[in-house]
Amino acid sequence: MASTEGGSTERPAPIGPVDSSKTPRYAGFATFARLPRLDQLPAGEKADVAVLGAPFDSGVSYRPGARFAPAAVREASRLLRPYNPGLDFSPFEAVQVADAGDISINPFLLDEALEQIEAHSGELVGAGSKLVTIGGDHTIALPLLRTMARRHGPVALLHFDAHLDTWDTYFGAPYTHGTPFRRAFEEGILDSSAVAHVGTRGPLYSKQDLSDDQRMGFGIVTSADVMRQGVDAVVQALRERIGSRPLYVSIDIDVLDPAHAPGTGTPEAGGMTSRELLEILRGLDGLNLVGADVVEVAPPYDHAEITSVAAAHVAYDLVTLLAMQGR
Ligand SMILES: N=C(N)NCCCC(=O)O
Ligand SMILES: [Zn+2]
Ligand SMILES: [Zn+2]
Repeated sequence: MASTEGGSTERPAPIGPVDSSKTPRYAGFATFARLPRLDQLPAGEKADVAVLGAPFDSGVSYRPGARFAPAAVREASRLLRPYNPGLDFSPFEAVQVADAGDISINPFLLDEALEQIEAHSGELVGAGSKLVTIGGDHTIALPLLRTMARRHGPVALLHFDAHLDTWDTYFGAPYTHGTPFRRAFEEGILDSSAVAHVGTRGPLYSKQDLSDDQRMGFGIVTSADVMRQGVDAVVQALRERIGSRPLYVSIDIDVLDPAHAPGTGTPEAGGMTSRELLEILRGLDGLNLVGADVVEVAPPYDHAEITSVAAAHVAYDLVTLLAMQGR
């Protein structure tokens, strides 16, 4: 319950991460940013922002491995510090951020997997948490968007990805990591006046992929546009498109160049740098962000934790943006 002036419902101060000046950051169990687990909060206390794992990769068309991402991103998040200078904010002091653990997801029955993700995310959102979900392959964005729409109505979407992910089916299957946003469009859970891809590039099946995508309302800022126009111009264009609508941000780590994110399932050359991605995200400060995901990290293909570290930093900025909205 929110604290009321002079009332007796004052919430306790947020529990922050393990203090790395007292317990070395390589010691102990890995939670995201060394934050408390949700079940370690005082009874009845909610997480204002929860980091949730969705280990699942049964929807991939190429390299598997994203099922290992939540664990790998938690490990790679040990070095995150509590003050975020890029946004001039200390998220873990301002609100209660917690690690909500992993959803138990059926790796064999896809329909059940989608239901489990929708149910679990719905429960947390119903309890008042804003979610940053670590996938998992991109299939997981569909049940997460369903949860968002149940709470907020159709949401605006910024989709950072090398790929459109508005394809129709693979091998006749409608629910895959290349199709979540077409399904979301068909289900009416996106606000089609405010949806955009950022960072797309690479070969398509045919030119019709682009016309289909446009018909669903998507705007496109390609990876080359980011390079030519620069981060500030891109941020301004995105902000104008989104306005004050409830906004969901879905980040496929393959939006980064394979040099910045080698550990992913469907890598495409010519991508953004992690610096560009982080700066664009920071430019979304003040928008009505309601939730986010970071997907498609495939640790078996990673080297020196390059991809997991990038994903941890991306998740940290998303957590900060949500925390800046207050308790
Ligand atoms: N969502 C990701 N990462 N990739 C989709 C690629 C689908 C394809 O194989 O054409
Ligand atoms: Zn992708
Ligand atoms: Zn994707």
